[in-house]
Amino acid sequence: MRRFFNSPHDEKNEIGLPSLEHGYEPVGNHTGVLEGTMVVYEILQVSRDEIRMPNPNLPSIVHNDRDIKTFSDFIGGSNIITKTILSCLSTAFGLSGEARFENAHRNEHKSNSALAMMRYLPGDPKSSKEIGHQKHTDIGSLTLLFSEQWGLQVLPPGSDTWGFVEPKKGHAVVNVGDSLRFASGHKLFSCIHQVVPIDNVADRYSIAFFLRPENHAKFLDSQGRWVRADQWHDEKFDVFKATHAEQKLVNSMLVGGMEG
Ligand SMILES: O=C(O)CCC(=O)C(=O)O
Ligand SMILES: [Fe+2]
Repeated sequence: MRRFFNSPHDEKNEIGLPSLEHGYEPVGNHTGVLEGTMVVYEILQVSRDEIRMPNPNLPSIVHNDRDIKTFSDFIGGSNIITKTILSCLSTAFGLSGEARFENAHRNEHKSNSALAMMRYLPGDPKSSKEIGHQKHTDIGSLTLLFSEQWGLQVLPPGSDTWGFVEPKKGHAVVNVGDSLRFASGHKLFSCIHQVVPIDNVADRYSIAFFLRPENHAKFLDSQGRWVRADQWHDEKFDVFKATHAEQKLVNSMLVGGMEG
């Protein structure tokens, strides 16, 4: 990751962002935590569908057998872990057959599932206008999140106080996202979270695997509409990119209909 992010901009940006869940995005593409700010993270995403291609479209700096195997193994392993969790949840919900959550996440069906590698630039929350990762819920079903550094905060349901999530070696954070909330008939809660700068010296690195449903899966969203999984994904990405003023109008979408 360090090797990639420390490379020159043009090399990182060689393929740009061919789709919302695959490619490179430089700092400043999304709205930040404070009013009028933009986030200061850059992100390399590798889509689960793309990495299965014989010659995946990747920037040359990571287009080699070793890096492709690392991405592929990580995505494959994370896919198994998140689908195993889904299967346990289906059993806990007493679901059977097609209604089981994992059955809307079949491997051979196209989805927006992706690996995301993020680097946050350091920033002082008191003086910097460009900090963190705005409050949101994740789009997909489950997120497997790894970071060895502080910065992630969650807003527990019904609470107005943010709490830090302690980074623990050998542990991952698992977030429920909007798609699983909707698929569970809104019984599971999407986790409202954000990232704030902790110190103004070190870069912060995090890695996420976003398990998202098959593109054709349908569910009742927070506004009572029947939406396809890929439609919810694309619409919510537009919200991530909106300005704070615009976001107020669509705030409920940003947090998947959860209050906060
Ligand atoms: O960097 C993190 O710890 C969280 C990132 C995140 O919430 C996201 O990419 O959806
Ligand atoms: Fe997130």
